[in-house]
Amino acid sequence: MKQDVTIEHVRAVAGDRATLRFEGDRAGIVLDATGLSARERDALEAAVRAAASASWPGELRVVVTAERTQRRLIAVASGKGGVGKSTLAANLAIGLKARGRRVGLVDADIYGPSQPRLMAAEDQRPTAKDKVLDPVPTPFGVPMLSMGQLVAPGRALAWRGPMVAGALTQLVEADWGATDTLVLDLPPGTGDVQLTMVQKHKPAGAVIVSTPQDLALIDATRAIDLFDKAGIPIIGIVENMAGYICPHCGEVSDPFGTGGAQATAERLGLPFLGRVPLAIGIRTASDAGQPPAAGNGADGAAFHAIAGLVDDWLTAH
Ligand SMILES: Nc1ncnc2c1ncn2[C@@H]1O[C@H](COP(=O)(O)OP(=O)(O)OP(=O)(O)O)[C@@H](O)[C@H]1O
Repeated sequence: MKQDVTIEHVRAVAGDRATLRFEGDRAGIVLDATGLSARERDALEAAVRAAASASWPGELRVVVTAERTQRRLIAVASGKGGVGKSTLAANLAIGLKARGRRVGLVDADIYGPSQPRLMAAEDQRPTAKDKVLDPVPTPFGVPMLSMGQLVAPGRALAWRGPMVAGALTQLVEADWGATDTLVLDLPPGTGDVQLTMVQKHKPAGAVIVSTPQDLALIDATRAIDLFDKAGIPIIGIVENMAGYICPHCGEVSDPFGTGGAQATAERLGLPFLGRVPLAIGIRTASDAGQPPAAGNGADGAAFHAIAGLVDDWLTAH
């Protein structure tokens, strides 16, 4: 009799996720928490305990299990700094989320972690449970973790080698819950940190961002080399700051040239993912924590087109 009431109470809060077994005065409940975030899992367990103990006077055991989510990393990299890698990573994450993927964002850029500002999460600090970090939510449905949230401003530069690698691992191996796609904003360049990251965490693929100038493209080629050596496929190359759209007259000019990244992609036999124009709107929106891909404006279109191609690549691989 008591058993029926307990089953009913537990089912009311946990539905099919709960399996109940009774033996004498002992009740055992197995909860399937597959696909839930850490917070949701804890809330469910607490609700089930409360529901069961209200009607079950005997011993109560609750075990929570979960299937491991298959999670893939996409590295966003550039040969040099300031080419718009972080901007692309943030908007790519939002674009993939809009296509139905469960996306998280890791800001591994130790030299200039900018994702908290781009993703409007500057006031958020991650908490940790058993030394495992809990990503912070953002207004765009993309949870994130940033090196910028782990260290005091200005101190990141003093970090070196193994310390950095350890901190980055903490970000990647945080409690990402149901996240199936993790966009990784790598530091610019091709040093040890990048190499360790790539070797240790084996991204499924890499997106390379470059501006159209020759020098940036030479550096981008080095970044491509780094992934090639580690056996990581290149999803494609993005040309950023290509063509300046005058906010007054709409005329398009090319301060940095145009087409260089596409030509480089063709030369290397790699896919070209698209061109993002140099537009003041992209910079002001990014600085204000409003990534263009999260709005309906024209500035978001180029990012969504790129996200579409990356989404197709993920489906095909
Ligand atoms: N297409 C664009 N149009 C206008 N401004 C842009 C564009 N892309 C990026 N920016 C601006 O350029 C600056 C550098 O961009 P971002 O921080 O994304 O580059 P990064 O390659 O990640 O640099 P870092 O090496 O410092 O991490 C930012 O102020 C950003 O808003």
